[in-house]
Amino acid sequence: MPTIHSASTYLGIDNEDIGGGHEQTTTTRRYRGLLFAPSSAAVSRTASEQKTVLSCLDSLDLVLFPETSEPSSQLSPPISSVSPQTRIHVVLSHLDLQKLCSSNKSPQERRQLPVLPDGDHSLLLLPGTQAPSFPLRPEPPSGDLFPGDYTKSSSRPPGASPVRPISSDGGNSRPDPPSAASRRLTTRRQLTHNLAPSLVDVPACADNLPPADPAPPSSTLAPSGSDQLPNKTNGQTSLLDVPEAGGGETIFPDASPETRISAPHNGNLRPASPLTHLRFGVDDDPLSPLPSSPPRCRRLSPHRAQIQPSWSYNKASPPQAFSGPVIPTPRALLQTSPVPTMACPATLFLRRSPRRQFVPGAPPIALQQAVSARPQIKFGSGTQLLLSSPQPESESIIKLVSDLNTVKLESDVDVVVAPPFVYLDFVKSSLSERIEISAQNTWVGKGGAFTGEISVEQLKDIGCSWVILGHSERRHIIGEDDQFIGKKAAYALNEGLGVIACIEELLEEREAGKTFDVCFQQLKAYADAVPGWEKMVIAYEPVWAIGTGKVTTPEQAQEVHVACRDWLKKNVSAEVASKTRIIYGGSVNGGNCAELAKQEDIDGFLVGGASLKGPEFATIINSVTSKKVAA
Ligand SMILES: O=C[C@H](O)COP(=O)(O)O
Repeated sequence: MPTIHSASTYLGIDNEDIGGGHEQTTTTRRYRGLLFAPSSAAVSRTASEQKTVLSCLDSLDLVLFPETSEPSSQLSPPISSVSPQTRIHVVLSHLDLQKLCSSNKSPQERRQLPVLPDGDHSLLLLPGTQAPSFPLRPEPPSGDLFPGDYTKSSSRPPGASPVRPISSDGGNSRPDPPSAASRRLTTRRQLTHNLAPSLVDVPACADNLPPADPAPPSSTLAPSGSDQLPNKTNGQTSLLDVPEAGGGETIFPDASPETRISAPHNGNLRPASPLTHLRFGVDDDPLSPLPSSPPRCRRLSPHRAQIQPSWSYNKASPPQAFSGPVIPTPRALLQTSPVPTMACPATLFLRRSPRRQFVPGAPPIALQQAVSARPQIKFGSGTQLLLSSPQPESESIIKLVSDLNTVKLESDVDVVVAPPFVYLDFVKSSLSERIEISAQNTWVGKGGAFTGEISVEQLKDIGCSWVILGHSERRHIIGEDDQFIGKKAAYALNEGLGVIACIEELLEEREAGKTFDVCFQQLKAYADAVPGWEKMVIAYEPVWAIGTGKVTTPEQAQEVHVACRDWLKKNVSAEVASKTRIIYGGSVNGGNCAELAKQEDIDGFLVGGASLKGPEFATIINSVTSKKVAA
């Protein structure tokens, strides 16, 4: 039994889903159809932009072009450019088409809209829309046009009679009055796919929609019921009537994929029936769950959602909701509303192409990794620590983990990887146990109701053994101060985590000769707060060297490292000064790591970008040298 989707699942709205930039492919990921808003459909796009949009459209089952206040020939990209595989529904108003056909455009332009690519296409007319009463081409091929069908009749049912164009002057004269036949837009095709179209009213959302314009003078209306559609069967295509008035629900238990439902229409301006919503869809498709917050979509229930129209109609036809709840039954459901405020679809003609599989791609990965070297206790003073913390955009987390697992690590090197929170668990479970994991931040105290924060307890719960604190981005972008960071370090250490405690000076501070003062002040904040130094690693990362390619010279780095060690000796203890690993971070790479590692007080690295390249990262890891601990 076919599964059924709601229209809101099926359709994206272009403004949100194909607008540009990184969102350009959202439609193809989340939806199978796309509704072009006039503001976007009529916009001028560069050739490159059109190419991108077309590549998105090509993967869709359905594209809806709306009516616009501008000549639809300005639709961009041109409809004729869309792949024949894409089911195209053209939503155009009578006025729009009239304007198009009567304007002084080249024959090619005039043909643009009616001439769709070969293939199965269909026509969807929405409120304010009706079949044109004039030919769509100056010289339509005889027998090749049907009322309301703007496409070539490539699949006309056997026995169906071609309809003679009402006007044959190319639409340059005043069009003849629309005929009942043209308004009915009876289907001329056999629907072949498994979509059971339906019309459903949702009175609850009527108050969410703009009020209708006053009813037009009766003289402008066709006689009520003049285009009532009788129940009838045309080959395998059923045609069902919508009750003209009143609320309630009409169920068509025999509706099938070949069913077509049409609402009564009161002439060419306003439907008689106060249908407010148009719905169709298929349900229970695990591949396409209802979006939690579809663009401009209002969730009515777990299986019902409503999309507000993003196009506008002429004043005589107020906007209506175009919504798509799930109809989890094979029967079509039609309901009219007692609220006579909304225009209704004149005709709904839906089809569905074979389902495409939605295969979510691997998410973009931002993995921060840290590697540290194991303290060399046997040397008495020498420890190594190698840390890396990049934020890659393009590397896959799987590849990164795989690369790390293949790096041959020397036995005296501690390696710590610090991915973003959301990847911690995966990385922990994927990495060799030889490599530890670190968080990039943590909450300042015991966990509780601190929405959005990650507690030390939670980190420990997933096997995280380190946390980076005081990174320059936390200080200078997020605004954490020395004392706050010190408290974090204290809590993490008390709970058994290791702390990679960053210290760093800004460029202006270095240029003002304040490097030592800034670093000592930050060291003091740690020293004032932490209960011990056994699991503390100091990471000196001059802000001006992070991610800039401006690495400090080995001598500059050594100068700060030895000064910090001296500060620890004077202000904490000689033992702490000797045993505490002080690592360097800031544009470390495979080319400069060896010289930096030779410095007596550089015990390892905190590596960003270079750690994303497996071989280079291995070089950095193995460049770290053990240092002796003072007796
Ligand atoms: O978090 C990363 C470190 O701050 C260093 O980054 P980097 O090696 O890209 O300069």
